[in-house]
Amino acid sequence: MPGAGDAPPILDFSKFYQSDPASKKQLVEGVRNCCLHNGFFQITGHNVPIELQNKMMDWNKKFFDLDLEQKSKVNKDTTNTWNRGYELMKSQILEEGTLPELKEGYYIGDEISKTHPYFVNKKLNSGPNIWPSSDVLPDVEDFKATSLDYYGQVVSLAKDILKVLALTLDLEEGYFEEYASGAVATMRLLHYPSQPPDSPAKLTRGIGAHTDFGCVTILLQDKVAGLQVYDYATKEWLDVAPTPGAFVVNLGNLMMRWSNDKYISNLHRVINMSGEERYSIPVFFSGNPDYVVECLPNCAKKGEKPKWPPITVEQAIKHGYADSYGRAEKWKRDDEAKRQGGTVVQAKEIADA
Ligand SMILES: O=C(O)CCC(=O)C(=O)O
Ligand SMILES: [Fe+2]
Repeated sequence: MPGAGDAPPILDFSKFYQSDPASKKQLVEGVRNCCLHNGFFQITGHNVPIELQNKMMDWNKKFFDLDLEQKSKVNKDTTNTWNRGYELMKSQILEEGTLPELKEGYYIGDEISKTHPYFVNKKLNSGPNIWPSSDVLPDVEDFKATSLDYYGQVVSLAKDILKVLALTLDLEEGYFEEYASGAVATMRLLHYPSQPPDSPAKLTRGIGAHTDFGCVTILLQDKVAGLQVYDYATKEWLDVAPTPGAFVVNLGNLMMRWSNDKYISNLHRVINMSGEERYSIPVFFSGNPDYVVECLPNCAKKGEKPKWPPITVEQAIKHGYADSYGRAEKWKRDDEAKRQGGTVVQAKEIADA
């Protein structure tokens, strides 16, 4: 059982697929403890083949190896409004007061056509993917096929994890089925360059301390470490060591709210001081955008009013996005204003101040 100061444990998810009730119960207990403790665990024994994980990670590297000019042709901010495509380095500040983040991204989701009701009604992150053209990436068909296969398999794993989460709350295994049908999920390929040795340590982040906005996140890490989870009991940052074949699973704000804050959506961050390039692939499972989330059974004490009013999945998640991008935009505007005024404040000066 995880305790104060313990890094997220590795749980064997194959127990969910086996018929032995005792080992399934053991898995459910392990997951419940993690949800109550810091909302993070790793899983092995899932059904996503390691070959597919590796192939997806190879594509992640190949995509970011393209020139900036080539990647900019699929820039999410200039090609669409539904959050697909390339995100420039330094586009986000998730931790207030730190510098724009040393990471670049590429967003992929379900291939939603322009006639689909989700696109027509401008639902959360819903529309066609934005793929590079074949003159930029000659093997783009394989990139597409691998990404969509990987995405589909991880989304299906998310639905199995939801079944286990239902059991951790003493609910029917199928409790989350309605919420999970027609679900929106977004996958993001991420590349974190190693931070320069002279960068201000207190202010430099690959991704600043944040909690995820959705219900559950399933993350694949490459071999380079850098992900850390906050431990409230010891006030320490714990490393989540990359484990071959394992997925890191964490709960997001939506699940915390839904469980009346019984389960934890925990702070985490990435700092890459390894001297090597780091790559990762989170898949954020948001759920059906129209589903109304209100306090789950067994989560409020008898006679006690739930802490949060009902909210749709879409409303809950959109709030979170607006904040983080707003901060990076403001930082850039302020920085530009300082330059115009002739005083360029170096990051190091800020750190030393
Ligand atoms: O890259 C990682 O390991 C973590 C990424 C993450 O926390 C996020 O994208 O929300
Ligand atoms: Fe995150």
